Amino acid sequence: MMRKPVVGISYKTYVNTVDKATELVKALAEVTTNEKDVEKFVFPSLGVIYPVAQALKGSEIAFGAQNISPYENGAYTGEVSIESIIDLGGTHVEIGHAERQRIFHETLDMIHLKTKLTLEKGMTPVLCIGEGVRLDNRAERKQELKKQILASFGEVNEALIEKVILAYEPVWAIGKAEAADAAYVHQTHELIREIVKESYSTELAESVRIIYGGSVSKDNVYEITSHDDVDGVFIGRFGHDPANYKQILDTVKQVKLKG
Ligand SMILES: O=C[C@H](O)COP(=O)(O)O
Repeated sequence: MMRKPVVGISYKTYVNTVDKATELVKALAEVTTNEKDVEKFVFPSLGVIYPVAQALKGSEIAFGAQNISPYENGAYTGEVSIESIIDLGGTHVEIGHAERQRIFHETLDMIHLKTKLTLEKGMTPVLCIGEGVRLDNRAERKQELKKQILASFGEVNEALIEKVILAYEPVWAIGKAEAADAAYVHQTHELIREIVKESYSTELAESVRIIYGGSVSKDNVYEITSHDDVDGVFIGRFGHDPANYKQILDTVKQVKLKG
């Protein structure tokens, strides 16, 4: 089955002013004019999501939130509601990033509620999964990822899950000079597809997009994406420069759409 390749980028909390954030996304929009073959999304720093939404209007780049409240609305001081993201025209929601789990103590229960809410609202969750330390033992790695996947979806209906993008981010490879080595990434993507097949269905396993994140750069993206089970990448720091972003995007197109 042909799965649409994906290139996402998160600005985490690196680019936080209106001028800088809009300048950056406009530059990304410029280098992706008329590019329709790859699904592209940006997660701006939450405080500048409104101007970024405005700046991306009419572009080929989707946007969304790096995090949302697990509850739609109500007495939840300090949270950002999915209602606002929808109202702004957002389509994607990042859920369960390693930094949210480690620094902000986000639990699998929270991740489940956010995933469920996002799917019920018809949006695309970019659900982050990944082991904390390198696990060379295949079975151990599979067990850990399976636990995270099953807990995140819980009782959510398989028909809804189809929309998800699974972002495999080995925690030990985030924010580093180098990504996880390609062989390890490829093997893990195979494992994740196996988990989806065994836990849900062959159909879902064949249609779900699984992307890799963790120190992706223009130099390692070719090798990382050179495997059928890798549907794209989730970029952090090395995509801040629009020229690098463009090179990463072009490489993904070259690798994934060559046929
Ligand atoms: O959200 C993106 C990932 O955490 C990767 O970030 P990084 O490329 O800066 O390691």
